[in-house]
Parts: sequence; C-alpha cells; structure tokens
Amino acid sequence: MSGNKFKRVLLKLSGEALMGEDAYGINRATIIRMTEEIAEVAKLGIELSIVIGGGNIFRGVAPGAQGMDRATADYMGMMATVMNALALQDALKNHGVVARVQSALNIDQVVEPYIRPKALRYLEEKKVVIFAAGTGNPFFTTDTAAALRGAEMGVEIVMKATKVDGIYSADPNKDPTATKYSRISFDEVITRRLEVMDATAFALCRDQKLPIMVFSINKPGALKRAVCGEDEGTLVHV
Ligand SMILES: Nc1ncnc2c1ncn2[C@@H]1O[C@H](COP(=O)(O)OP(=O)(O)OP(=O)(O)O)[C@@H](O)[C@H]1O
Ligand SMILES: O=c1ccn([C@@H]2O[C@H](COP(=O)(O)O)[C@@H](O)[C@H]2O)c(=O)[nH]1
Repeated sequence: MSGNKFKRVLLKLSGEALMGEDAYGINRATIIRMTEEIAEVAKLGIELSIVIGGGNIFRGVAPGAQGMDRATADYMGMMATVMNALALQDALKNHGVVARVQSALNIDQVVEPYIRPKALRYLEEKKVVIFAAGTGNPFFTTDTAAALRGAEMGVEIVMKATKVDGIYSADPNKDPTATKYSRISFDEVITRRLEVMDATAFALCRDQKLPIMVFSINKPGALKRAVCGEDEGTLVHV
C-alpha cells in the first residue's frame, strides 16, 4: 500500500459482528465501538459508503426459516439488513455524523430508495451513505452488494470489515494451521476457493479492477489504518 489516504471507499460491515458476544441481534456496546471508529474515519474527510450485512438478525430467525422457500428467506435476510442500516444511521448520528440510508427494496415510509445520482451527491456532500437491502435480489449476498455499489459509486477500494483479520490459506476458524496472506490476486483467491467473500463479489471486483481489503472489525484502529493506506489485513489485487 502507498500510505496515501483513500478519497472514496466502500466499507462492507459484517452483520454478524454486530452481535458482539450475544447470540443474535445488535449488541449496544459493539455498535457504539464500531460507530466511533467509523465516525473517526468520516471526520478525516473520506467519502464513505457502507453496505451492512444481516447475519446477526437473520441468524436469530433462521430456525423458523428452515424449510422455507429460498427466495422468501432471502427477502427476510434483506429486510434484516435494513434494520441494521437504521441502527447504524442512528448510532452515527449520536457521534455527530450525518448518514443517509438508501434501500434496494422499496420501503417508502422507512427509508429512501436507492437512487445512484442522489447517493453520489450525498458522498460529495461528505454524508455517509448506508446501502440497505443488499442488491434487492434473492440468491445474492451483501458481499456482492458491496462490490456492486462500490463499482457504481466509483470507489477506490472495497473494504470488508469482518470477524477474521484477513484472508487465510483455509478458514482459520476450522484449520489452525492456516496461514494469512498480506496480498493475494483475484485469480488466486477464486482458484483456491477461499470463501471469506463470495465468488460473485470477487469476480465483479476483478472485472472492474476494484481492489478489496479484508480486515478485522474487532481490532481497534484497523479501519483507520486501512483507509489511510497502511498495511492491514489482506489486500486482494488484480
Ligand atoms: N480462507 C479464508 N480466510 C479467512 N476467512 C475465511 C476463509 N474461508 C472461510 N472464512 C470464513 O469467512 C468468514 C467471514 O465471512 P462471512 O460471510 O461469514 O462474514 P461477513 O460477511 O463478515 O458477515 P455477514 O454475513 O453477517 O455480513 C470468517 O469468519 C471465516 O470463518
Ligand atoms: O443482495 C442480497 C443480499 C442479501 N440477501 C439475503 O440477506 C441475508 C443477509 O445478508 P448477508 O450477506 O448474509 O449478511 C443473506 O443471507 C441473503 O439471505 C439477499 O438475498 N440478496
């Protein structure tokens, strides 16, 4: 990395990480800590857009969703991301950061719909834009939504803040001998089927020549170091 601060980034925030130590839902102390880090970055003048996952809420309802039609369950998952987006917007407000939520699914009374030019204008005005409801389509994930919105917003990098501190040779939660990459190419990550992000997201970013950084959401200061172009986590490059 060059050590230069990025001007515009897309941050993919893990929904599951919002649970903290809880079984599901949003842990208050965890969302406050994450928000403090995001607020610090927003105040650096970086144009920040965020895609948030829904695993923390959807995991809570998943037992009831067993045996459900897949598309219906996916719409439930997307609705979960809307709840997280609203919680994040509210928490950011408490830290003096103005954020706007745009949803890929129309829920007019609650959030404004995704309108690309409007989102771009918010970024130029240095408002944080939170994209909710993923891509708006079942059979996708919020990782793919992050790649898609990142490309649409013309960001320099997609940053995936997750529960692991980078990409490993195998899932580090299953294989203690796995080793971490500091850099890896898109072709290698796809060929080796490294599953920290889904293959659709990796393929879209590769085609758009949009680098990805994967780092830990639980490591204090990691987000700031990452947006400031310092070595952090794993960089996926073309
Ligand atoms: N090669 C790998 N390197 C690192 N992590 C991996 C690898 N393969 C699988 N994983 C798993 O991927 C997980 C991160 O992806 P996951 O999709 O679960 O989280 P997320 O997208 O951050 O959360 P959410 O779906 O709630 O938004 C890690 O917790 C890790 O267990
Ligand atoms: O574009 C999308 C994005 C998400 N979903 C559904 O929502 C859940 C939660 O998203 P995560 O990426 O797992 O955090 C996901 O499991 C899908 O069921 C979707 O259908 N389309």
